[in-house]
Amino acid sequence: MNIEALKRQAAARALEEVRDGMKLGLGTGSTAKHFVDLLGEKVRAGLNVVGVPTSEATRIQAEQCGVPLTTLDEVDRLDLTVDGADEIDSALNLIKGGGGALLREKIVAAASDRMIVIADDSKWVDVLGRFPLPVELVPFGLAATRRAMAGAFAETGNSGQMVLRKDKDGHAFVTDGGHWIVDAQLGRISDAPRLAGLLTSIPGVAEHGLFIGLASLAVLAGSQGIRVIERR
Ligand SMILES: O=C[C@H](O)[C@H](O)[C@H](O)COP(=O)(O)O
Repeated sequence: MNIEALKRQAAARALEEVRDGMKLGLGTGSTAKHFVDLLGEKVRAGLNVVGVPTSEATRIQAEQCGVPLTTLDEVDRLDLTVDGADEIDSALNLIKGGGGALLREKIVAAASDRMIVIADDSKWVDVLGRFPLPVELVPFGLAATRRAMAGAFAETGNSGQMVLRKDKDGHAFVTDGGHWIVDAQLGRISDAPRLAGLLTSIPGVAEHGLFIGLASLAVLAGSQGIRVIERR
């Protein structure tokens, strides 16, 4: 089975958790796109939900699919967020932000009672870090922020190159929030929860792609079928 079919299977399984009347966080990326697409089919068939998109790309897709949208200024809490990930470990800690949407994704996930992460099973890892860790930065003071990040890496026993993400024209990639992204090639991240805390405390870091303790359920689709894993 091809990888898009696996992503769609994971999205379809997550859709089974959606109930009428729910307020939903809508993730970003190629896997979340399947979820929004399938959700749109249900909405057109009469399901009553409202969504908060985690990126401009998802907002546009959801509007095209007919999913009613709201904002975190208009609703208090969300019932459920469904989103993809770049890596998932056995504690359901995640690396996210490969598509650059990590800041809004984390705000939305943190405002949700539950987060379900959906993926093909190639995203499942023993240790986070083979996928470069995206860190979203305020452009002002970039070099100082990078030095502080290097300090946080050293303090947690991590090291690796930091690469400013570029767009297809070779300019700095700009997020929906107007920030830049540095991808840290750490290989194997030691003590991800502590590193997450240290990165959060650096002035100039708008957000980082370590999602610690946010996902409550993972739905992984592979050639052997679907695995549903609950956070211990
Ligand atoms: O910024 C992007 C998001 O964190 C995505 O959820 C993540 O990159 C996974 O995307 P995909 O489902 O396309 O692999």
